[in-house]
Amino acid sequence: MRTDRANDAITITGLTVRYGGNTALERIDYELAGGELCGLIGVNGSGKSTLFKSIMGLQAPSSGSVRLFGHSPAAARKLGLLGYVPQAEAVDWTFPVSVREVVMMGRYGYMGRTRRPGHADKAAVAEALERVDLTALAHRQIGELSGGQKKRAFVARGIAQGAKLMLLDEPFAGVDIGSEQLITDQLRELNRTGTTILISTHDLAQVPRLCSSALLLHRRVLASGAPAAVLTDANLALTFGHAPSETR
Ligand SMILES: Nc1ncnc2c1ncn2[C@@H]1O[C@H](COP(=O)(O)OP(=O)(O)OP(=O)(O)O)[C@@H](O)[C@H]1O
Repeated sequence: MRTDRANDAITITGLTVRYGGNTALERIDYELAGGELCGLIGVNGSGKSTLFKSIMGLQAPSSGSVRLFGHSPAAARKLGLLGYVPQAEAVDWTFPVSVREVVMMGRYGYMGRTRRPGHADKAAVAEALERVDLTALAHRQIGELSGGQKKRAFVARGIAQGAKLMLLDEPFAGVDIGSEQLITDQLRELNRTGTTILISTHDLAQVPRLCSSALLLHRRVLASGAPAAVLTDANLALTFGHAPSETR
């Protein structure tokens, strides 16, 4: 039985994404109910980043559709519903902005055209910085932070924004144990207070500990649902038995 679409944070129907002759995602049907914290698992090249970009509206589908809380991705972004923590490689770290300014970007949707932060914006940024323990580094250029601190800055941006759906593309890659703990604590807290979260990770052991659902991907959805039902030996063999895409 299909889930109640009115309650869906993400509804993906028949999504196919091709890069030239290479099919990265093929006929994806997937629904994520509001309030879930879902772990996305797949080998390198299985289409995880493409899925995130499609959800963000940064990658046009070849066919099919993505709806977020009933909106198109572009509309959902405009409404400030989406927070995105991209893979480290996808960010230009030389961009001359401070950590505080990165977090303040989460408030742009509240500011109007002048982008002059008001009292509420400054307070939200200060609180978000505090929650990820970056207050002392707020003045630093973003590229001067460690890998884990950079991830925490992006998580803080999502917190300051009050995003209803947070997408995190491998937030634990190259991150030390302290940052990982801080990020997981914040994700749990955000989820507890109503934020729906989709997080890609290579750390299989973490999924049952952190997530309420799991999604196994290899160009197509291999399995999705409760972690215990999804993370079976047979499904994992299917997920990791695939060689990384040869076109990569
Ligand atoms: N801009 C692009 N142009 C052409 N092919 C691309 C492009 N981006 C991704 N691909 C291809 O699409 C497939 C899926 O890539 P994607 O980056 O979505 O996978 P991934 O699961 O996120 O991989 P990783 O875990 O290594 O980040 C791969 O075969 C990749 O080579």
